Amino acid sequence: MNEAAIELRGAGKTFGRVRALDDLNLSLRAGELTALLGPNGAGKTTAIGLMLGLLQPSAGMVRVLGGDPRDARTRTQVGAMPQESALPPALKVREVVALFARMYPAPLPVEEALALADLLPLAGRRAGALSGGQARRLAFALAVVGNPAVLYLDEPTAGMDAGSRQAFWAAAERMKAAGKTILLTTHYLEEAERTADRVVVMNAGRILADGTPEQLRGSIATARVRFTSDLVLAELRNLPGVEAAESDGHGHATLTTRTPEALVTALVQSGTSFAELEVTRASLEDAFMNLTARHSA
Ligand SMILES: Nc1ncnc2c1ncn2[C@@H]1O[C@H](COP(=O)(O)OP(=O)(O)OP(=O)(O)O)[C@@H](O)[C@H]1O
Repeated sequence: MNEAAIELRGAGKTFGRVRALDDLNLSLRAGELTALLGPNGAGKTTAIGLMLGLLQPSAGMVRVLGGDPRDARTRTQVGAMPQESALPPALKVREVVALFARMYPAPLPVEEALALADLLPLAGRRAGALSGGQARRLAFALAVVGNPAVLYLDEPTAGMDAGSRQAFWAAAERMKAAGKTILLTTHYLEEAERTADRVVVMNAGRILADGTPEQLRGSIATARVRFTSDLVLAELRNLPGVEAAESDGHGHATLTTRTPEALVTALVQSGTSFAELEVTRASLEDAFMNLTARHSA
C-alpha cells in the first residue's frame, strides 16, 4: 500500500567545507503531501537537488520510486518547480506548457495544466511579460503538465498574492487527491499546516522535527501563563506541566507550558489567591522559530 515513494538513507552533501546535508534519513510515503521547513540555508533545496538527481550525495543513498533519481525512467515520473526558473521570454504561456508536455510519456492535456495553475486567462501572454507571481504559476504548470507521480515544489507560493496562494493550495489538494506524492518547501508554516500530511523541520542540514502538523504543534507549541501571587519560584516550578518559570521578586510570575489549561486548573484548585491572569499561546510560527534558533550553533 503506502510504500516509500522517496527514500533518503544516511544522505550527506558537502560543498567544499560546507556541510549542507548531514546524515539525512527521510522516507516519504506515496500519495502524501510533505512540507519541508527550515530557515535559509537549512539544506532544503540541496535535499531536493539530491531527490531530483541534480546533485550526487557525498554519502548515503537516495531512491525515488524505487529507482535512481538520475535514471530516465524515474525522471519522466517526476515534476519539479525550482525556486527560480528561466522561462523562454518570447514564447507564449500556452506554448511553453505544450513544449514541456512533449517531454513526458503521458502528459496532462495542456489546458488542464493551465487550469490547475490558474493560467487560462494568461495563456496567450508572452512568458517574458509575466509578473513574478504569474511566473511562479507558470513554473507550477510546468511541474504538473507531465502528470508525474512525484512533485517537488521549492517555495511554490513565494511571491504569489493571496488569491494565487489560495488557488495554488487548492491545486495542490487536487494533485494530492489524484495520488501524487508531493514534497514542497516553504517558509509559511501556517499555510502548509492546513494541507500537509506531514511536516519535516530542518536546520543546518539535519532534521529537527518530523510528524503530522498536530504532532508538531503538540511537541513544540508552547503557551505563556502570567499572573501575580505569593508563590515562590520553587512552588511555581511545581505546578503541573511547567517547562520554565520566572519570578520578578514582586510576585509577577511568567511560566512556559504546553498544557496551560491543566496548569491554570491546578492553580485554581490549590486555593492560592492570584490575580492578573494572562494566557498567551505561542503561534506555531513562533514555536518553529524557537526550535530552529535553539539548534543553531
Ligand atoms: N553549490 C553550492 N556550493 C556551495 N555551497 C552551497 C551550494 N549549494 C548550497 N550550498 C550551501 O549549502 C547550505 C544549504 O543550502 P540550501 O540551498 O539547501 O538551503 P535552503 O534550506 O534551501 O535555504 P533557502 O530557504 O534559503 O532556500 C547553505 O549553507 C548553502 O550556502
